[in-house]
Amino acid sequence: MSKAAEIDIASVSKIYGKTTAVDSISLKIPAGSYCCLLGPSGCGKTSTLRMIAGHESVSVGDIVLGKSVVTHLPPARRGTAMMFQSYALFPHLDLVDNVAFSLKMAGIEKAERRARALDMLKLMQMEAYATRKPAQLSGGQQQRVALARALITDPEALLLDEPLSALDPFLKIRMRAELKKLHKQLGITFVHVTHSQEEAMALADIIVVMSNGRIEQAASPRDVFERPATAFVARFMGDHNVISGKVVGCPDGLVTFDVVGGGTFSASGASRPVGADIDAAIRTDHVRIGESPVKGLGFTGIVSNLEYRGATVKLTIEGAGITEFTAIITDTAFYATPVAVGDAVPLHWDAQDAIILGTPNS
Ligand SMILES: Nc1ncnc2c1ncn2[C@@H]1O[C@H](COP(=O)(O)OP(=O)(O)OP(=O)(O)O)[C@@H](O)[C@H]1O
Repeated sequence: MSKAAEIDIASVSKIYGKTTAVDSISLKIPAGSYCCLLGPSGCGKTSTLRMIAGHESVSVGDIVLGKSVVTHLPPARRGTAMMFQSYALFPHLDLVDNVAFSLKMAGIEKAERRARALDMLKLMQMEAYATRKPAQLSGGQQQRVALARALITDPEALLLDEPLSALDPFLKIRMRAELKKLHKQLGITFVHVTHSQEEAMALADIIVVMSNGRIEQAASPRDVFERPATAFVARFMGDHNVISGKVVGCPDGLVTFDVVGGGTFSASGASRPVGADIDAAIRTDHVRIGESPVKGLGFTGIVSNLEYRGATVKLTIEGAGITEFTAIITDTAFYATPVAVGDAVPLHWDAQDAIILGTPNS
């Protein structure tokens, strides 16, 4: 198996009655990539996946797989395979018959379909369990069978709806590694729906962050984390402070803005009109404490909470019109000059660590 298809989602919307679940999104998922659709509950990621699979009709727009427009094709004729969140295994069938099911539907004779199902079970290292029923398996084993069942159709793209959500935390991490390995081995396009930013960061070549039926950003995990496009992405990915203000000027390639009732800050980014409302993101782990702040690139605030995390310490600070500013510093830096709740601490950061965020789709 080495065929992989690009998936082109062209101005696609999904409208259920009065709800627009997916709002005119366009996205090209390169052939052979691992793409994670990431976002909070209700953002439209499952609807998007189901439209790619053909389990949900497309209200507006087109889905193109490789060179074929598949918008109106039934799931079995698209060249995609879907693994459902609940695995949806048939309880009364043994593993071979579960895996062979779609071949049976396709009219393939028994000996061939059983042989192919056994090959798939082998690929997933489950051949020793071939005669068991799904209830006689652990969660991780059931997942492997569900994967074998999806892959037996030799798809160009594998679609995974929250594939790890039913597993305990330990198994989740193990199966995450197995999915990554399987993706490499098969070389086909994977599209994986998740609400876990950690899972998406660990697996994806491309993370598509969705909110309210729209795409906020589609980029590599590193780009999404280092250069979040919008305040939503910065907040959702975590580890960023988002501060909001009004632009007062754009000197020297920096945008200077006032936080309402608070300080004046500067951040890197394209110039914006004076008076515009903007958001800026500052990485929590790039904040330093203890040195006097450079104008616009720090402030002195009061520590409102401290959390010891082992290798790092998380400080929550209030000041300059910002109610909850987070600084994550190494335990070494913290214990060199410890501070306590109620202390005033000077914070600062470098200009390149404060970035101006865009509005959605800007
Ligand atoms: N069959 C349906 N009929 C009506 N509304 C629906 C239907 N399916 C989904 N919706 C609505 O569409 C929106 C997007 O749902 P969708 O399941 O795509 O989101 P999601 O991001 O996958 O959420 P979750 O992580 O909770 O599964 C939600 O507001 C949801 O209530």
